[in-house]
Amino acid sequence: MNNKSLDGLFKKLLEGESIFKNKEVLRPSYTPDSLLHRDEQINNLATILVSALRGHTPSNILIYGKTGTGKTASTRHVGIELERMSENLNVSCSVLYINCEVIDTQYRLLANLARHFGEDIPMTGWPTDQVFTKFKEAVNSKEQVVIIVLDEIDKLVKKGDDVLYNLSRINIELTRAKVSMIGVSNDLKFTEFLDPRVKSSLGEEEIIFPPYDAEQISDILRERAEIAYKGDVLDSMVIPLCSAFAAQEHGDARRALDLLRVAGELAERENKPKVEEDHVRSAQERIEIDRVVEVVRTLPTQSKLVLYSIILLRKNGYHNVTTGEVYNVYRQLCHNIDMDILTQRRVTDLMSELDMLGILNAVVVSKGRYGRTKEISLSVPIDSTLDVLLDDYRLKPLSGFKPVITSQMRL
Ligand SMILES: Nc1ncnc2c1ncn2[C@@H]1O[C@H](COP(=O)(O)OP(=O)(O)OP(=O)(O)O)[C@@H](O)[C@H]1O
Repeated sequence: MNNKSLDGLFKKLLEGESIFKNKEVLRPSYTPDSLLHRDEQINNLATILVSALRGHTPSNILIYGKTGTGKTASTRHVGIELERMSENLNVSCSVLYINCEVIDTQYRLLANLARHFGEDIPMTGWPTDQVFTKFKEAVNSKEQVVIIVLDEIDKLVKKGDDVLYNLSRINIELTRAKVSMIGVSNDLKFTEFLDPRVKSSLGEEEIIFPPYDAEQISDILRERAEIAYKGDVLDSMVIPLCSAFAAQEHGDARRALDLLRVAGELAERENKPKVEEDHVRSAQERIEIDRVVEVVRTLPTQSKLVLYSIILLRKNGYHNVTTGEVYNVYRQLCHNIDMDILTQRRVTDLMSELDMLGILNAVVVSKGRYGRTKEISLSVPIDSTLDVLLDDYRLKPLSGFKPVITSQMRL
């Protein structure tokens, strides 16, 4: 392309008027000013944390709820208000927010906390105890209340709970400062892996964030659409449909906001002046494909082989397949690329995991006197899943593989 033809490139794209007023407010990074339908949870949090403003140690709190139920947004909101109020009252109180998915080791967590109080800690190399001591000294250098929010705390616990044990006992050794913790998680069962002492200390108070229903999601979307879109560009069915889809998906506000944004982007790409119902349906499909692609890409190779076996069966006309049929094809695949062949039992476990991830659907069916078996069907779009699987260099040689399918007894 020469310069001349490039001249008009952006001009043409800019000519179409945007239907968005401010698209950024639909992104997950945006923190809304008000949080609808979360008064009870926000009040509970505030009631516990108010002790900090009196110079006392607030109880530790565990916050549970499925993804997209406003846990992070509400906790941040209360944290900001608490800090603002403490400034007004001249009380030293700070809320430190840590995302344990990013900061996922004990060392990095402690180093991060210590650095917040001005300590110079190297990225690696010190014994963890030494970093903890530095943090303790730094916090205790003045009278203050420090609240540590550990978002996605389950990710940290997977690597051991020593740090939580130490933090939960830290107040015994502090003379001037007071520390409390808020753990946030969407995994309701993660405390099962905790040392009982940590479990009871961390869970002094528990706050549950229930899923939103379709009505509540509609309210959230309407408020956000007001600032995100220009007036009158949303067809009347757009918000109800986004809410219905998101409510099916366990009441996830993040998914609803994504749908509302992607639907608008699709309308804009088609140069349409309005977002229609169809754009929401296409957005739903696209988001689902993106999710699947992400999940499939990160599967272990053996699971990918199991999934590829099911897809090959499907391509050969088998829609509901049995574990035995899958195992048969799986063995041929492993043999072909020289991979270890797992036992049928193990392969069945891998299929249960794929079921939990929403990639396939397994139902137990009775085969009369032949006992029971699982019937497996795919819950994901075949072509995009296949592309991701064959993107893996270990599976690439299996592209176009023709399995020998032995017809088993089918009722
Ligand atoms: N009550 C609400 N009012 C307005 N926006 C909300 C509300 N609840 C959630 N949101 C929005 O939905 C998105 C997801 O919320 P948030 O990150 O707080 O969920 P979460 O429960 O922490 O999810 P996860 O467990 O996946 O981290 C954010 O963009 C947030 O702004």
